[in-house]
Amino acid sequence: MPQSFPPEPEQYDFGFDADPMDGLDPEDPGPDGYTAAAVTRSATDVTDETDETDETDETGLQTGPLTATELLAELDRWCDAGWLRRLDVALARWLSAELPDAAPELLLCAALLAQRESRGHTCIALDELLHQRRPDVIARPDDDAWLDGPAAARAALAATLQRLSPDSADWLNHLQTSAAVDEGTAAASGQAPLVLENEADGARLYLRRHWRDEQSVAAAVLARTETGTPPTPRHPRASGDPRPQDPLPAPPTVRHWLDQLFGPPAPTTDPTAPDWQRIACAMALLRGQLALITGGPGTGKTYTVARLLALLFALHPAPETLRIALAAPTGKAAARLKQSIDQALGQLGAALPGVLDWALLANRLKEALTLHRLLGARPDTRALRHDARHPLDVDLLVVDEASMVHLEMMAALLAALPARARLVLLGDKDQLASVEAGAVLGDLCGQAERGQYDADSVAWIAACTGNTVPPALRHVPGTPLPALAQQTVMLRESRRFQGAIGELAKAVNAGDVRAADAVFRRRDPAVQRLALTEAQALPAVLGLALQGRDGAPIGYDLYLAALRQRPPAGDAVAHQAWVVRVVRAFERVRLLCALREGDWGVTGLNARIETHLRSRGAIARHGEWYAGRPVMITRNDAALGVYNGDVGVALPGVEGGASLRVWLLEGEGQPPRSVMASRLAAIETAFAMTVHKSQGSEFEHVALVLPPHLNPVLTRELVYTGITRAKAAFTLVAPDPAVWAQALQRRTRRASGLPGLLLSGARPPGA
Ligand SMILES: Nc1ncnc2c1ncn2[C@@H]1O[C@H](COP(=O)(O)OP(=O)(O)OP(=O)(O)O)[C@@H](O)[C@H]1O
Repeated sequence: MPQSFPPEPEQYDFGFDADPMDGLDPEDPGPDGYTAAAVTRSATDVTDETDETDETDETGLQTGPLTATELLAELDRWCDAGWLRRLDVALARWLSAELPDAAPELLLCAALLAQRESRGHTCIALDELLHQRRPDVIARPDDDAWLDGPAAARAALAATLQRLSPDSADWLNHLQTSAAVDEGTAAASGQAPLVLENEADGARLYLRRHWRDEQSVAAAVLARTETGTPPTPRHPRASGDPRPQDPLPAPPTVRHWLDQLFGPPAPTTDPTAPDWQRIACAMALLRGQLALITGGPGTGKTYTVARLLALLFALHPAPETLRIALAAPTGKAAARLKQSIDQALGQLGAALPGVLDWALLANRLKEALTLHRLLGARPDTRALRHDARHPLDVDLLVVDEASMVHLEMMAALLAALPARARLVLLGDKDQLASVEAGAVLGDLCGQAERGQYDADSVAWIAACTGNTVPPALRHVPGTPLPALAQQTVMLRESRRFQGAIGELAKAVNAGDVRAADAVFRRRDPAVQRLALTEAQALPAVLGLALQGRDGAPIGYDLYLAALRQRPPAGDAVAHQAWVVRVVRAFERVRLLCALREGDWGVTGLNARIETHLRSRGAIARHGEWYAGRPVMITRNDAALGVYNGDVGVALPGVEGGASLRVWLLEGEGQPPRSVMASRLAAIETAFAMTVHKSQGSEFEHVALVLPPHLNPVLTRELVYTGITRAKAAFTLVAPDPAVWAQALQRRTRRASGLPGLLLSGARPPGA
């Protein structure tokens, strides 16, 4: 048995462009370096042992203890059944080849860990795995299945677990004694592919990369709280430069500015309700290095942050030197952030001329970047230009749509941010977590609803805003204080969704099926459910996509009409205006699917729409491309400047001709950008897209298509995210009401050690 594993080579890197939900290529190197080559090697290395302990019960099922060889064969069967990916089994086989006496318990953990990782979990909890042993275990509605399959998959896992040790201490021992697993202080310096955390709340097994990222996010976040104690520093601090103690402005000054920037409260506002927007600004000042502002759609996160920028600018001793960066996970979200902030500052400048140097503030705001660009992703390497040794040159960084930031990205961002810089994270903690592993914003904002403001914060809020924090949201002295409570403000009132869409989103977020159904029954034109049988639904989706529906006549026909109004070749001005019109018309509506594959998924619906458009003569395909093809980029390409999630439309250039370019809209007032269609390798047609991919985008009309059968991806968060993409109209297509109801009952629970690590930084009672 090797005593240690080789150092983690570069190819083991999980690139930021990796997109596990989209299905990994089995031939690609996996998360921690196991490859198809490793599978082949291990398959030939593992000899066909005769099983001395073979036992069967009266039904012929194997009942004796399982050997490693049998376990691997079982994993292959699960793979053949589609319950595991080949890559998952490859990790187990690679470990078995490297460590021929590896216990089957370890190999099973490894395969399941890889599989769970592809579902966004950063680790597996041993207790939860062993709980799957009971064959009678009834899946809780919020239980994410361990194998990608029906009841038979659950039964197969239970049967396999029954043939392994029943004692969790044995499992722990197998992991702790394996050269493939590092634990405790050895984890920071070791090179084993897996890391075990055995804490009071249970044992968790990680792929090394996720463990490292989780540790560094927790350490960096806690270092940014005034009161938090960083966890045992198994990793160096995010960035070494000293933190300044910015003198706090006097509360009357803060109040003066907040009163100016927010103006008098609207007459409709309840004067006794706290104004969380002002409170968010006041708390961001008080807890300088980290502010978490969370809230549902339209609660005014951007409205608030624009005022926070103005406030910080007004109070800064040398505002002309302030370096402000704006960023978001996708290009579209970044452009939207910049546009909203520019608009808000423009309105403020018009309302408050001369109180601030608005032009200088606008000048300090550079374009909003994707996080990839901000951190300096480069075409030929996964190393980023900015890291702890080459920190970002910023004093204040605002990141929007933070729920989409995955663990690895958050770790990279925090590492590259100078300790003295302020970080403001904006996002909706209830939205779907990132496609990639981690649910960082959800973990950081885990206690947001409860407030837990301590006496200092309550006094500061009162002095700066005149607001009284309700007793229920104050910290009770003598109880532990969550580490990030003073850093977090939740905006609680939606300013955009006062109507049916807002009510539906609220009911869904609460998992209240009856309240959600009541909204549909009201027959508000903004929210409708198409009552269709399974057979009727798919043809109806086509009509819905093209023409919209009664009360919401917004469909792709509008974009097809714009497409037909092509200007004469050579007129550059008219061409640019046409491109913008076509892309904007396309962006008004979107079919959102829960699934990728199949008739009810993205691929099936896109094919259905394309076939129909072709039969109508609306598009003329040349291979996969045609003028008007809407596409979504599915992999970052820094060289081309396109990023995962960007959407554009393929159109001819100004001179016409057959060659197509994909045109992407930039911010307001900027000319569209284009890339040769033939240079884009990772794209997919975008009439329909997954809810996951729609995060950070909004459309006037959203049609959410749920399949007629329950599927593990159908969760409350998915439905909530889909609904809240709709600005004016939402249509639900869910042929089986039971599927809809069950989806609302299921919550996404991502295994993660981050809440525990943050808890370790909580202020103890009495401190
Ligand atoms: N205090 C307020 N007074 C008046 N209008 C407001 C206020 N807060 C927000 N709004 C308006 O409500 C709308 C939604 O605000 P905003 O876009 O800031 O919300 P958000 O939380 O950033 O939304 P999302 O991230 O979902 O797009 C905007 O039109 C904004 O101008």
